[in-house]
Amino acid sequence: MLRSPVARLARAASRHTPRHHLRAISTTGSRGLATPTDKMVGASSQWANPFPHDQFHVGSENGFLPRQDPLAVLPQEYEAMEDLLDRMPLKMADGSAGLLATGAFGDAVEKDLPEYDISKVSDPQLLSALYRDLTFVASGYLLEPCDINYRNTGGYGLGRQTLPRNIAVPLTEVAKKIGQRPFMEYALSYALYNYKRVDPSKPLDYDNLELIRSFSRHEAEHGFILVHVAMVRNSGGLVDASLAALDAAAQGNRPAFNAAMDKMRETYQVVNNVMETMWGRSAPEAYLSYRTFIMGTRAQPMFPNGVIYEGVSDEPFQMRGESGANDSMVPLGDNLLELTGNMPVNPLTEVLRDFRTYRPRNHQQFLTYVQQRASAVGIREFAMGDSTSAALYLANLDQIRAFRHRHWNFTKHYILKRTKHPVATGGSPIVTWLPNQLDAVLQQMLVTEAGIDREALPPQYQTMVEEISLRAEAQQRVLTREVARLTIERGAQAAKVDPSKPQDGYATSA
Ligand code: HEM
Repeated sequence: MLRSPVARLARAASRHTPRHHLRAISTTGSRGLATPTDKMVGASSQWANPFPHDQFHVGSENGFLPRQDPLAVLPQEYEAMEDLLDRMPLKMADGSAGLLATGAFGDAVEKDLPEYDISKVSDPQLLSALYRDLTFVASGYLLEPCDINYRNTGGYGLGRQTLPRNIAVPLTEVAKKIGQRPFMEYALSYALYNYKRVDPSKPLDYDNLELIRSFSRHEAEHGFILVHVAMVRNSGGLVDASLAALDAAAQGNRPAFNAAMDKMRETYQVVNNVMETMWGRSAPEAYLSYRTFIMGTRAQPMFPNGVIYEGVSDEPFQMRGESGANDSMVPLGDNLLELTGNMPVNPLTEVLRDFRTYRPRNHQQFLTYVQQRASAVGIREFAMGDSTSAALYLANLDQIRAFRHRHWNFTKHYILKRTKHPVATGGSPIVTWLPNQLDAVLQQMLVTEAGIDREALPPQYQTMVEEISLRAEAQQRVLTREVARLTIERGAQAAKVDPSKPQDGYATSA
C-alpha cells in the first residue's frame, strides 16, 4: 500500500496549524456536537422505493432491515424443507450431532427434499422466507465436503460442483421473483432475514433476538449474526439523516445541514458501539467452525469452475459468498460523503463496486440515489464551505474510519490469526481488500482536515478535529506497515484480486 502524494501534502499542511491552543475534549461521548432541531429529520420527497412490495424497503423506521419481521416458520406444505433445516446444523438443539456433523446432509437433500413448485407463490414475505431457506440448503449442500475437509485437514478441498435440481430449480425461480441471485446473501438470507423476536411485543434489542436458521447452532454463530442485526436496527437514523443532509445542502440551509450531519455522526457512533460487542458475543476462536458455509462459488479454489445448477443452465454460475460487505450502512456513508468516487482506481475498488450489486434491490437503488444526489448537490463542497460543517463532515468520515478500523481488527483476530486461506467469504483478497478502503478513508480525512480553518471553529470542535487528525495519521502509518508485512508473509495470492469475470448472468437492478 503506497502513501499518496495527496496524503503527504495533507499532513504537511496540517502541521502548520497551531495545536497548542486546543483544549482536550473527548470526541467519544454521545453528546451532540451541533444543536439538532426537530425539523432536521424527515424523509426527502425525492426518494421512493422502486419495488414497494419487497420485504426490504428502505425507510426511516426499519432502515435497512425488512419492514416486517422475517417469516420464521414455513407453511405446512414446505414441512420437508423445514424438517431438513432443523436436522441440518452441526449441533442439534439437544446437543447431539446434526446432519452436517456426520456428513449426511447431501444424501438427505437428495432423498428428502421435494422439487417445490414456486410458480404460484406471490406473497412477498413467503417468497423471502423460501429464498432464505433454499439458500441455506444450497450452501449446506455445496460446502458440506469442504467443512468435513477443513475439520480433518485444515484445508477446504473441493465443494460439490453441481446443485441438484430439487434445490436449483425452485431457488432460481424464487430468486428471479424477488430480483436476486440464486445464492446465499447477507441481507436476504444469512443475517438480516434470519432473526425473530423472543418476545414479539418487545423491540429488536440484542437480548430479544433469536436465530431462525443456523449452520452450526454454536453460540458464536448466534452472536455473529445477531450483532449484525442489532447494529442495522439503528440504520433508520442513518437513512433519515442522510436524506435530511441532502435536502439541506440542496436548499443551502446551513443549520439544518449541520444538524443532519451531527445526527448522522451520532447514529454511526451508536452502530459502532454495538459493533464493539462482537468480541464478547461471538468468540474469535469459534469463527472458522461455521464460516465454511458462508463461502461463495466465485474466486474460491473450492469451486474452480463455479457450480452447475441442474435443470437451470448448462453453464456454471459463480456467485460471491455471504459477507458483511453487502451491508448498506457503510456504503451509505461512502456515497453521502462522496468517498466512493474518491476510492483509488484499482482492481480492489472494482471488487467493492461488484459487492454493491449483492443486496436487496431497494437497497441498491437507494444507495445509487444517494450517490448521485450527493454528487449533484456537491455535499463535500457544501460542507467545506463552512468550518463547522467541515468539522462535522470530518467527524462522519471518522465514524466510517472507526467502523473499518475495528473491522480490520476483527479480520486479524477472527481470520488471519487462524487460517492461511487467501480469500474471504465474499471472494476478496484477505490481506489487501479491507485496507484498500480503510486507507481511502484515512486519506480523505487527512485532505479534509487540512482544508479546515481551525481558528474559525469553536473550541470543542478544534479539539475534535485535532484528535481525529492525529488518530488518522497514526493509523495510516500502522496500516501501511501491516499490509506490507502480511503481503510478504502470505505471498501474492493473499493480496491479489481474482481476475475472473463473473459468469452469473444475474447482475441486478442498480
Ligand atoms: C467477526 C466479525 C467479522 C469478521 C471476521 C468480518 C470479516 C469480513 C471480511 C473478511 C470482509 C471482506 C469482504 C469479503 O467477505 O470478501 C468483510 C467486509 C465487510 N464487512 Fe465484515 N466481518 C465481521 C463483522 C462485520 C459486522 C458486524 C459488520 C456490520 C455490518 C460487517 C460489515 C462489513 C462491511 C461493511 C464490509 C465491507 C468493508 C468495506 O467496505 O471496506 N462485518 N468482513
